[in-house]
Amino acid sequence: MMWLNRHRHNINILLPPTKGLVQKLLAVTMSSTSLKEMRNGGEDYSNGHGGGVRDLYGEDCATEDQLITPWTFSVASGCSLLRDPRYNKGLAFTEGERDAHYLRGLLPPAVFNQELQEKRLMHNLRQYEVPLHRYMAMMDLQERNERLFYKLLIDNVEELLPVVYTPTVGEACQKYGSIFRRPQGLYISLKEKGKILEVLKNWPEKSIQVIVVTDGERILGLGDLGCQGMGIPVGKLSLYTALGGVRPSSCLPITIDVGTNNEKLLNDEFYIGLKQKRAAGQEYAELLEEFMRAVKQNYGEKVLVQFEDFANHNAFDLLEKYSSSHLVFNDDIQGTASVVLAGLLASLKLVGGTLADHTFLFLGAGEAGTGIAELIALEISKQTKAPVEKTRKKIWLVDSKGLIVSSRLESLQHFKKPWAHEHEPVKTLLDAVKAIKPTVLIGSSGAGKTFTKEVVETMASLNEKPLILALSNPTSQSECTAEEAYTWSKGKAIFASGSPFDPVEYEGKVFVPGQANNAYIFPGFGLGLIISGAIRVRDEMLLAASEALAAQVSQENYDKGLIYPPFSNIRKISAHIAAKVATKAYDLGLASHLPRPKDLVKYAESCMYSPGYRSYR
Ligand SMILES: NC(=O)C1=CN([C@@H]2O[C@H](COP(=O)(O)OP(=O)(O)OC[C@H]3O[C@@H](n4cnc5c(N)ncnc54)[C@H](OP(=O)(O)O)[C@@H]3O)[C@@H](O)[C@H]2O)C=CC1
Ligand SMILES: CC(=O)C(=O)O
Ligand SMILES: [Mg+2]
Repeated sequence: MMWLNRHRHNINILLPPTKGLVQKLLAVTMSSTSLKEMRNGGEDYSNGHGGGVRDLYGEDCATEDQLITPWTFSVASGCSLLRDPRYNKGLAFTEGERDAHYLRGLLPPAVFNQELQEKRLMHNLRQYEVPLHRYMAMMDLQERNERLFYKLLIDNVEELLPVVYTPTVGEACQKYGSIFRRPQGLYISLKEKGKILEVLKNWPEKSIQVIVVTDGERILGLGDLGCQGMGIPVGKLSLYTALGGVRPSSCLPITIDVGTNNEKLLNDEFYIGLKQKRAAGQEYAELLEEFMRAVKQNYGEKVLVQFEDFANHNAFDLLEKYSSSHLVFNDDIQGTASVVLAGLLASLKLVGGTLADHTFLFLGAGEAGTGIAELIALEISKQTKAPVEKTRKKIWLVDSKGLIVSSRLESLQHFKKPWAHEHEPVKTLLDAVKAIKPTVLIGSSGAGKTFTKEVVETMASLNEKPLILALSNPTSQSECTAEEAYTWSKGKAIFASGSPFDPVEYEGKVFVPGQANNAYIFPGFGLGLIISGAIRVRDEMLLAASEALAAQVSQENYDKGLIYPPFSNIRKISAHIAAKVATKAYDLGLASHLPRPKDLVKYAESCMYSPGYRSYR
C-alpha cells in the first residue's frame, strides 16, 4: 500500500516499511546520492513531524538494512521549493529540475552552476565595506540557500570566519534586535517554564546531535547581551558544519532568556528579549534543570549540549552538575583550554624545553583562564607524573583585584582557590610580571588594552622568545594588538590572539599572528563525540584534542613563527581531532557506536557534510 498525496506545490508520500520501495524512491528523488553519502551528509526529507530518513550518523539508520521503518517525505516544488533554504538551489536548478518541480517562469532563464553562484556572491560580499553588512548578507544567504552558504564558508574560510564569527558576530549580537529578521534558533524564556519539552518539539528537525546554548550573560568580552546572544549559538553551529562537517539539520541553536541586567537593552524599544532583570538562584536553576531534562528526553543521551558564553557564576556549576548525567561540554572552559594547550605544545618547537620548564601568568581568572590553567597542569602532570597539586604551582593568575595569592583564599570564588599560591600580594599585572617572571603571558580578561607597552617590554626583557596570547574577543577587547606585541617586544614575541589580526611588518620582516580560538577545537571535538556515539566528555579527550591540533602544525607554519595551522586546512584538522577524541571515547568505554571503525580519521572524513548540490531528478 502506498498513499500519494500530490498538491500543486507539495508532494507528500507516505510509504509502508518496504525496503525496496524506499530505495526506489530515493533513487528517483536523489539520483546522484548514494546511500553512503546519505549517511554522511544526507538530509532528512521529512517535515520533521513525520517519520523520515532519520539520524544517519547514529544507530537509527546506520545501515541500508535499517532503512525499513515507515516514513514520509515531502518534496517541495514551485515557490515552496525556492523558499526552502535547505533545498533551494536558486539559479542552479537545471532545465530538467525546473520542469519536474514546477519552477518554470519562477526563475530567470540562465542556469548557473554552484561555482558560478559562489563567484558571484563572493564578488558581491566584497563590495560591502561595513563588516556588519557582510554578516547580514551571509545570514540572508543562510536563510535562502543553505548549501551555497556552507560552500562559501568552507571554500573561503579565512576570509569569512571573521564575518560569521568573531569579531563581527559580536557587533551583530549588540545590534541583534535591529537586524533580527527570522528566527535561526529556539528561544526558551521564563515564559516557557513548564513547557520546555513542547517548545523543543516545535523545532522542525528531530535528529539533533549538537545543541549550542547560551543564556547571553557573557557574550564574548561584551558582557550581558541577554536574548541577543543568539548570534553566538547560531555562529558556533555554522562552524560545526563548515569546520567540523556536522550536518546543519542536526544542529540546534538555543538561547535561554532569563532576563538581562543590561540597562541599555532594558530601555531599548527594539530589544527582542524579556524586559526584566535576570532570574537567579532557584528560579534559574529550575529552568535549566527543566531544559536539561527535556533535551535528554527529546533527543536521547547522545545529544551534545555545548554551553557557550554563560557567566562564570553559572558556567562552572552547570558543567559540574550535568557532566555526570549528560553529554555536556563548556566551550569557554574546556574548548579554550584545549586550543591554548595545543598552541603551547606546538610553541615548544620554537622556544625549546618542555611544558614543565615554563612559567605561566594569566590576566583573567574566569572560565577561560582557570580552564586553561587546569588543562596545562593536567598535561604537565601527565608528562612528568608529578601530582597536579604540584604542577599547578608554576601557573599564576591575576584577576581584577591583583595576583591570586594564599592570603586571598577565603574570599576567592571556588574555581580560583587552587591557584592561590604562597606569595605576597601584588596589585598590578606589571608588578606580577616582574615578580613571577613568566615565560608565557595569557590574556583571558575580556578587558582590552591591558597588555601595556611596559608589560610587553618586560616580557621581552625576561625572555628570548616571550609567548604572548591575547585571547579576549572581539578585537576591541584584545589585551593587545598583534602590532603592539611585535613592535613593543622588538620582534621577539610569539603572538596569537582570540580574534584575527593581519600580518605585521616590523623592521623589514613580516610577522604572521596566529588565532588562538576555540573554533579550532569544538567542531572536530564534537564530531569525534558524534561518530563514536560518546555519552560523556572527559579531560583525557581534551588533552587528546590538543595533541591532535598541535600535531597539525607544519614546519612551514613554524618557519613563519606560527603555533597554529591555517584555518584553510580546518576540515582535515577537524578529522584528526575527531579521530583522537573518538579513540579516547572508545578507550574509556564511553563510545556507544560499535564496532570501532578501523581508520577513524578516514571515517570522520567520510562522515562530513558536503555542501555540493544534489540532483532532484
Ligand atoms: N580565544 C578564545 O577562544 C576564547 C576567548 N574568550 C575570551 O576571554 C574573555 C574572558 O572570558 P571568560 O573567562 O569566560 O570571562 P570571565 O568573566 O569568566 O573571566 C574574566 C576574568 O577576567 C578578570 N578581569 C576582568 N577585567 C580585568 C582587568 N581589567 N584586569 C584584570 N583582570 C580582569 C575577571 O576578574 P574578577 O574575577 O576579579 O572579576 C575574571 O577573573 C572574553 O573576552 C572572551 O571573549 C573566552 C573563551 C574562548
Ligand atoms: C571564542 C569564544 O568562545 C569566546 O570568546 O567566548
Ligand atoms: Mg564563548
